[in-house]
Amino acid sequence: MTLDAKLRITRGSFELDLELAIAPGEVVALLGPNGAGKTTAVRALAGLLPLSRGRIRLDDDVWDEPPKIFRPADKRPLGVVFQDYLLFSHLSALENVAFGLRARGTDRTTARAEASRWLDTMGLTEYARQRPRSLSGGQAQRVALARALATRPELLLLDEPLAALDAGTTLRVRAELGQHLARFEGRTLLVTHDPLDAMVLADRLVIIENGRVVQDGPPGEIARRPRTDYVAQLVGLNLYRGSADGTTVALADGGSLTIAEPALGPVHVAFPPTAISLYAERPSGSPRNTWPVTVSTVEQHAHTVRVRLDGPPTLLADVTPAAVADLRLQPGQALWATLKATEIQTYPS
Ligand SMILES: Nc1ncnc2c1ncn2[C@@H]1O[C@H](COP(=O)(O)OP(=O)(O)OP(=O)(O)O)[C@@H](O)[C@H]1O
Repeated sequence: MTLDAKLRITRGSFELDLELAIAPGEVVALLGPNGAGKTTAVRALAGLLPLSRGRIRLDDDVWDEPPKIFRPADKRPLGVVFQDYLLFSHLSALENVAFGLRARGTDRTTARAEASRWLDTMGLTEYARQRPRSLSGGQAQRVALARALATRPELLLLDEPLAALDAGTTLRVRAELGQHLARFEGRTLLVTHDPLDAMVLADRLVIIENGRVVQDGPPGEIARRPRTDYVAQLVGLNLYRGSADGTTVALADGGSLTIAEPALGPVHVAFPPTAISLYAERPSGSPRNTWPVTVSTVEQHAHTVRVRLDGPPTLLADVTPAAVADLRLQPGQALWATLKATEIQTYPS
């Protein structure tokens, strides 16, 4: 049963016109610049904002179809995690998770037992009696996720679920969230500003600008062929899977990189296109990541030039127009790329 949504909403001069289909087990990331309509879309799916036109349905179960049908939030099989988690401050972690089940009619004993099981799954057994105030950001995030998943929702809405965490915690919580989403059999819509969250967690990206879809597809495909400047900036991230052994990461698609902090086992490594320097000759005394590349394409963006380079590893580099002129960049040209180990983000996958 695929969630099938045609979201048409008019708010003043803004119009959202978004079609979304999410299959069971699929994680779709909704991305867009400020004001693109992400919050409007989430609120419509959540039953907090009625559609102006269109419809939301799960198979023949219709949630919203103006003017006749509108099912309020608490009557939809939903789990929701918002950026600030919205945990009840006067309830313990256990009571917070049990609350969603109680609200859907589960008796008290069963709700508490189920809640306790979910807290175990999230590695929060010892925090069950604590109030949200005494939990860390990462723990509160897991309680919110447990509360959302405990009701076995058909649709899980995650609105900027990692935005409130500090950088160090985000890496770990993102990896954990990925594991929970991989096990979740319902449909997930993840709203995020962070391209890394989207690329790592989602099976498919839907990118909206001004209330309209500008691109839709698997992360790798969108990264290879961004169609707007916004999308190019968004997915302009060099991201690889690999296996770490100390400070060396062997990349799944060939090549290897030296990282600053030792790691072990499966990892993702990422760095921005601005971290790459390009040279005509092999530089001496340069950073430890130096490898030969061949220019594939050269694209002009607003203030920089994006160069696609074949490796291994293949990569994107953003260089200044001056560098393009100095190097006389053109497709087919052989160059050397360098990258400082400290510019590479590494996290477990
Ligand atoms: N209550 C409202 N009345 C009229 N217009 C609104 C209302 N709420 C939002 N809008 C407009 O709808 C548009 C989309 O807003 P929305 O909050 O959905 O965007 P967003 O993609 O979530 O942005 P952000 O990333 O900044 O949260 C904006 O142009 C906004 O000004």
